[in-house]
Amino acid sequence: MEQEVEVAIIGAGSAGLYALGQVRRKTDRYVLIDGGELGTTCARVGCMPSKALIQIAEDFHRRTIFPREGIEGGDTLSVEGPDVLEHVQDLRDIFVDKVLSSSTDDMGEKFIPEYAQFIEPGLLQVGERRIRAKRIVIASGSTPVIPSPWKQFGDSILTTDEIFELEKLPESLAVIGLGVIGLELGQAFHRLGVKVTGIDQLETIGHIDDPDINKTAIQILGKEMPLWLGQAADIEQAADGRLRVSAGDKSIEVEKVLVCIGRRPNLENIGIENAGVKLNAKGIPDYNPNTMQIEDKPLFIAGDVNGDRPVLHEAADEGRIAGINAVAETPMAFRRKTPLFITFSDPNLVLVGKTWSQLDHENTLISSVALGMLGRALIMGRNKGLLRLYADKSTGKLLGASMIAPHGEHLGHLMNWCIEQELTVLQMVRMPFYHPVLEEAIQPVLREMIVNGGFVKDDLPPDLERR
Ligand SMILES: Cc1cc2nc3c(=O)[nH]c(=O)nc-3n(C[C@H](O)[C@H](O)[C@H](O)COP(=O)(O)OP(=O)(O)OC[C@H]3O[C@@H](n4cnc5c(N)ncnc54)[C@H](O)[C@@H]3O)c2cc1C
Ligand SMILES: NC(=O)c1ccc[n+]([C@@H]2O[C@H](COP(=O)([O-])OP(=O)(O)OC[C@H]3O[C@@H](n4cnc5c(N)ncnc54)[C@H](O)[C@@H]3O)[C@@H](O)[C@H]2O)c1
Repeated sequence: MEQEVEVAIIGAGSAGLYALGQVRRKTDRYVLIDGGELGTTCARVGCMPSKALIQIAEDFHRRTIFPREGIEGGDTLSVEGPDVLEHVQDLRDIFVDKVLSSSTDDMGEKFIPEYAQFIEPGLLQVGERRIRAKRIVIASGSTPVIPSPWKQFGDSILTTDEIFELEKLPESLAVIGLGVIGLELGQAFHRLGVKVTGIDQLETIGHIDDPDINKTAIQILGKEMPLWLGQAADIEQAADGRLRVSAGDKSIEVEKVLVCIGRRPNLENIGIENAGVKLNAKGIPDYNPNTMQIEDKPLFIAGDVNGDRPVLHEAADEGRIAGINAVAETPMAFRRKTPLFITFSDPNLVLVGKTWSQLDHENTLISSVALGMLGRALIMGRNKGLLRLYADKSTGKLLGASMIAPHGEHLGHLMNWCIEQELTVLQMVRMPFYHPVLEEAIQPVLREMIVNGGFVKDDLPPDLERR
């Protein structure tokens, strides 16, 4: 059986569902295809269950500051692992149900619960049937990478596809890969009483390329749990079902290993080789990030599958752009937003706008502040971190920020929105800063940049603007 449609969307994850929202405004001749578990990676095994676990871990960790604040009895608190995991699963189920009830649940035959594979350009095999589509949106997401030799260790090896299904906390856990997932989940499990060892082949963690921020992050996070950096990890079977994990001359026996060494785009399983496109050196079709169109074909690629900005708000934007263009006469180009990446470790790691390695250092002003003496952070018992801003030397416009900071998620948004508005450091310092708030950390950095950049010519305070 062959069915003809205007648009086929491969993948009912976040990018696919956002594309669907745009496509269905213009045509009812579409299908959404997904043969995997529904509910989106974000809600099922990603953003949401990870943040639920982190919240519980932070709440429990807070007891370590109680004695300093004069609160007694903190040491009698304990974690009931199965209850913690059940609470995470309950929250996860709420988020998944919310997605399903507003998407695939009531789509009837327009939703096909099968995997799609290209047979030839424009033609998909979907279970028993064939779908011929004038335009196709590829939004098939990504899958955790596990090196083949590690697959023999079965259930002892976990990825984020399995870890939220656990019924009890492991006694010990090696976390291989200290990118975003490794730092977030490694710290959370450690704070819940699991003996965690973090390992990364690089000397940097969480994609932080600013050397001072990276050094500070390693110092702060490494005080809580051991971080083995600079050597790739290897795994061997040990006695009693345990695993021996080694990196360089270090080695440890653990109950479980969390492998978080990146995610691979789901392109092979959609038969991309039959889609009539060329793959670039990264194994991804060349596409325009402003239209999401692949070459000049009636094909659009959105979300984690293109490997570019694998975070939720970008998957949403890319899905919308792909959806709009899949039903447009000619593709429209959209401005992409200033990059923002947050690792929800405590303190948060945040990258905004241009990163260290993207800067033209000759023409960039760089100033930073250590957060040890920041009033509000001290009161919160969270006075650890380093915040650094980058601005253009000639115009004074903010270019980027990098930080390890308490509640850095909010400071990161603030800095991102300043870049979006093309604000200069002088305009920024003239905004109100309430007292005592974490945002006050930014003031001395801005003032230093204003002086170093020579942006005020008189001896009046730069914070005040003459009428
Ligand atoms: C542990 C973890 C924590 C995260 N935390 C955050 C966070 O805090 N903030 C943030 O912004 N981002 C976070 N992310 C990233 C975010 O979840 C992703 O960027 C986002 O979910 C990607 O959406 P997507 O639509 O591209 O992919 P997905 O939601 O994975 O959707 C892809 C869909 O395609 C389907 N599919 C695959 N192959 C086929 C095929 N051949 N035919 C049909 N269907 C197919 C799959 O079944 C799947 O349903 C996290 C990710 C992980 C793993
Ligand atoms: N807060 C968020 O926005 C959030 C949270 C979690 C995940 N995510 C998304 O999920 C994606 C995948 O996350 P991830 O943490 O799996 O990947 P990642 O790319 O962030 O980090 C992988 C790390 O593994 C290391 N590595 C690779 N092979 C290794 C080996 N053999 N031994 C030791 N280290 C090794 C790499 O050096 C790298 O630091 C991220 O790109 C991110 O966008 C986002």
